[in-house]
Amino acid sequence: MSFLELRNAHYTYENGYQAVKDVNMSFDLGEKVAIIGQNGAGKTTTVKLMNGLLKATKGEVLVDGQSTSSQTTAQVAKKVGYVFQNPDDQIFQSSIYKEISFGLKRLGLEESEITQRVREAAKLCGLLEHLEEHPYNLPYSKRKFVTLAAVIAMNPQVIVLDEPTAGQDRLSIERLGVIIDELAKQGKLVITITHDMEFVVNKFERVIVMSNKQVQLDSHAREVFWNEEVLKISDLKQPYICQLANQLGLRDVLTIDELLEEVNQ
Ligand SMILES: Nc1ncnc2c1ncn2[C@@H]1O[C@H](COP(=O)(O)OP(=O)(O)OP(=O)(O)O)[C@@H](O)[C@H]1O
Repeated sequence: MSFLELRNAHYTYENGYQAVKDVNMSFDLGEKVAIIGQNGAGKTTTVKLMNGLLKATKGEVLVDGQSTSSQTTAQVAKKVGYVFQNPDDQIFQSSIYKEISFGLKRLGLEESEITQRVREAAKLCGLLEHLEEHPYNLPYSKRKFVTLAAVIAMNPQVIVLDEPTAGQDRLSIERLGVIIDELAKQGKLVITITHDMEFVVNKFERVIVMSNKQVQLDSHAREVFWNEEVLKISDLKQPYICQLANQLGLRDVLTIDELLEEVNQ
């Protein structure tokens, strides 16, 4: 059985707007998965169903075999950590140490364990030398790493990232890639919503395309980025390398190495 499953999940907001319709997805621990799609496709609503912030209005969401509907948001969030798109929706403490340690203190952990977990998460996220600073002394891009570190320190089995590359420079995006790889290596399931097709093609093999409240395709990045029909329906563009290959009359290319190999043949 998969660790995380959405079974015919629907979600209708209180104002009557249906944002997610009959979504089926299943994920195993250790996977890295990207969810892509235009604004309003239902991506954020879907991941909020995963971590119990929202409960399916029809269908079922199962985490570790248990339906989220029979659990509190706090219980689900222990297993599925969610890093908000905007760090300022999450940050509320006066130092980075306090921000990362907040959830750990609420778990009632020993001070030594809290310090160790904070330092490990801060190290992975490049924040070790900033622990005593006020989060708002750091630029937006670094504040995004503060919220990521706070979730990592809680050690959930699943980490969901909502638009992690938005507002990040190239080096930060590289760091993000390293962090995602490390988390997956540790056996965590990492699910990322993103509009950044270059990031997807560089970092994720499994890609889920959502449009119009539903899943259009759940497949390997190669199948997704060379499926003209799905890209058209979902109003998505190919990554640059695929666009270049297309212009050269080539197909199914996903990396620069593959492109060079094709060109040199
Ligand atoms: N609290 C809410 N009440 C009513 N409608 C909402 C609410 N939150 C989101 N929606 C609507 O649900 C639809 C899907 O939103 P959602 O945020 O899930 O899409 P998304 O694919 O994540 O888009 P984006 O990339 O813009 O975040 C949108 O049309 C949005 O306006």
